[in-house]
Amino acid sequence: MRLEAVGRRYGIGKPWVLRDVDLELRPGTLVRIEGANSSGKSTLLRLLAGIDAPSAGRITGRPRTAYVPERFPAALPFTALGYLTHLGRIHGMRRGPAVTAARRWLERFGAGGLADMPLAELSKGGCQKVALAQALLAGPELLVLDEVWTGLDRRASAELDRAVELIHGAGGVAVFAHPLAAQCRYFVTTTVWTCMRKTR
Ligand SMILES: Nc1ncnc2c1ncn2[C@@H]1O[C@H](COP(=O)(O)OP(=O)(O)OP(=O)(O)O)[C@@H](O)[C@H]1O
Repeated sequence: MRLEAVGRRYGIGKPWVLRDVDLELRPGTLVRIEGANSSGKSTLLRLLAGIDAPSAGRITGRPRTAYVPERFPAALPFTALGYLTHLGRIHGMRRGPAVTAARRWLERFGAGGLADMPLAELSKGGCQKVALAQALLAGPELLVLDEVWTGLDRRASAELDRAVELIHGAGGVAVFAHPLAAQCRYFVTTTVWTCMRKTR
């Protein structure tokens, strides 16, 4: 996947949040995004995930992508299991395997007991686990994580580490913003902050 001269601003005449970002994500890469508050980390992650479009430049070669936002929009009329099953179906899974995979991911994050709870009633941590499960359900080639380790319990955090390592080992790409750089155990293979500094 390649970003060429990518820029993003939120309205014509508004200041550029990102400008002239060139980045190549090769298979088997882990990328940690660093940057000060409001430097544009989430903006860049949304562009990588494909849920937002650049105002300038171009992005090519996006693989099968999954995204976990900093805040999961939980006000949806589903139970956790119902939501995950629907997403599995959207990804082309049959209903039975989708239910099985959804339950398995909830269990792995220590959230098996949340399966039948309405999303709107989940705690912040519960929502985060459902958000991670939805991202990992269909085996993404590119996993985009926006500050998701913060607040995760030890078990879920270790499970997420394992999932990232598996994607990496299979030649996939994980890109994540991680505010606690000193605690981050991954090697930084590309630092995007150098690109971001161009925006100031
Ligand atoms: N949808 C939006 N509409 C208008 N401005 C936005 C929007 N999203 C982000 N911004 C602005 O873009 C700038 C960068 O925001 P962004 O959330 O990408 O930064 P960040 O580095 O992730 O910040 P933080 O570390 O605080 O999470 C900020 O000034 C923010 O107000």
